[in-house]
Amino acid sequence: MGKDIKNICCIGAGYVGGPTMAVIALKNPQIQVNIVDINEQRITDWNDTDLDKLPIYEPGLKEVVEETRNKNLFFSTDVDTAIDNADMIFISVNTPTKTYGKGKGQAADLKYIELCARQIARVSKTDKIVVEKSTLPVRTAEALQGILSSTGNGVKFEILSNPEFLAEGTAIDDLLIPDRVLIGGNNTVSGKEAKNALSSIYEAWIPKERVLQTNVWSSELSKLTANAFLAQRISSINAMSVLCEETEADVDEIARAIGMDSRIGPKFLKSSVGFGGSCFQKDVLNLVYIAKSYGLDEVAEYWDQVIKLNDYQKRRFADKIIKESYNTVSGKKIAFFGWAFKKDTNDTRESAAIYVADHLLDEQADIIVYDPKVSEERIYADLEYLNTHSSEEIRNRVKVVSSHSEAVNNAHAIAILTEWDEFKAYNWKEIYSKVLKPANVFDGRNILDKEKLVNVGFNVYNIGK
Ligand SMILES: NC(=O)C1=CN([C@@H]2O[C@H](COP(=O)(O)OP(=O)(O)OC[C@H]3O[C@@H](n4cnc5c(N)ncnc54)[C@H](O)[C@@H]3O)[C@@H](O)[C@H]2O)C=CC1
Ligand SMILES: O=C(O)[C@H]1O[C@H](OP(=O)(O)OP(=O)(O)OC[C@H]2O[C@@H](n3ccc(=O)[nH]c3=O)[C@H](O)[C@@H]2O)[C@H](O)[C@@H](O)[C@@H]1O
Repeated sequence: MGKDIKNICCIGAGYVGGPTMAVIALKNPQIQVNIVDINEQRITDWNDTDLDKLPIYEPGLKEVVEETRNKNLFFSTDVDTAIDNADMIFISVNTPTKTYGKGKGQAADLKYIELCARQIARVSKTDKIVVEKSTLPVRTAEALQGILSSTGNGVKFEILSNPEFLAEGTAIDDLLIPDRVLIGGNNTVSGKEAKNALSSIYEAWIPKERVLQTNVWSSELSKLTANAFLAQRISSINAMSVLCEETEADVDEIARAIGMDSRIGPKFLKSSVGFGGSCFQKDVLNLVYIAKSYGLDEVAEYWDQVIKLNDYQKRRFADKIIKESYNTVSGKKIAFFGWAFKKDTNDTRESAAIYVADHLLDEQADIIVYDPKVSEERIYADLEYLNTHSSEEIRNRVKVVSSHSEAVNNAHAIAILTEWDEFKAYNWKEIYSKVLKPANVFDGRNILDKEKLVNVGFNVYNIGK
């Protein structure tokens, strides 16, 4: 298997495949990078000459795409040709929680991964390095090897695990200056050669000492471990937020105090309405499932608590809105500032806003949503996907508007669901003049200047204060 990689194929043009490959192409102009996907619309959008129409919003992404697209970065639906031409194939397809059968609601659904493996096995005529970029259960490489090595056509595949640690909203910066890159593979001669080949692609812009090589199982399990630890930190600080609300302690002050302990560190201690995003819940649930499948019930229960606490935090926020609205929100207008699961992304997967809205809909609230980057249809689709309220009811009760000032007209309450910077800069005096009184703001992200808002006349409810 040659060290010199000239042609890369990435299967899956999503939040990971798109930005990751764009940066690899940018830093390795000698390599042709083909990103392929079965979703035709997505590929059309990636190829749109209007760079504001790219399917993913990430600060800095369009500049990288502009510099590389149609030079050494190509987007296409022709999966077979891209596989055939590639020396190295990244699999970056989705691995959602299973919604059916064994492991439903917990295990990762690996059907898309398996389809990719079968397609690679069927199409390949030359030896290839196959890279797991998707987040996968530990020992998936074994299954891939099983599929790829049973073609009988003499083609050799070396499987690597190279999990991605980027966070949405900062994907380009995370890719340009990663804390580390992790490459797992076999410790055979060809395995080491493959790891070095992948390492050299990253070494085009990342210091060699930050590219870590491990065995394939450690690499697969490190990714689940990293997400579980990160999610656990949020659930830990959110657990303290509940206690703060009972005791007049302030969760932000606690975060600062403990974060200065260098053993704990200051990051990922922001208490919130609950974590969202496509991965934390999915990956922790997957870890719970894996632990259970090895009969490790105590381990499974330990990690399951991270999810339970997060569900509790979302529910608690909705309950607080109801309680402070004289115990009923029926027919009342609740203005939502933000729908995305965090700022600087248009991604709404598992966003806390969806669950808070759903709970308020149970209580017949009217919800007016403003988010700077999320479309009306996305918001309806998120609520419809839950299958708890009819499409008709959702469209009657939930309105999506294109400015914050439209959202607040005659609102009974304002709820901050996403920490978009622009919310802090609004003219809160003007907002006060438009809402019904008493004027209640529920700051689910602790981003607003409480003193200023109280001086304007608002009642401000925080998390953990
Ligand atoms: N979203 C994120 O920030 C991160 C995600 N990950 C992991 O990366 C993986 C991908 O995640 P996303 O990019 O967010 O998913 P995504 O859903 O945005 O993209 C996956 C793409 O794969 C395509 N696809 C599925 N099966 C295919 C097939 N057989 N052939 C061609 N294309 C196919 C889908 O059409 C879709 O466009 C997941 O395992 C996720 O856990 C890891 C780190 C960060
Ligand atoms: O595997 C993945 O998909 C990725 O998951 C997360 O990235 P992401 O979900 O994009 O964004 P985060 O910044 O981690 O935020 C996740 C959620 O936690 C919330 N959060 C984050 C930090 C914090 O202190 N408090 C808090 O409530 C955010 O608002 C958001 O809803 C990890 O940070 C990435 O390293 C990982 O690659």
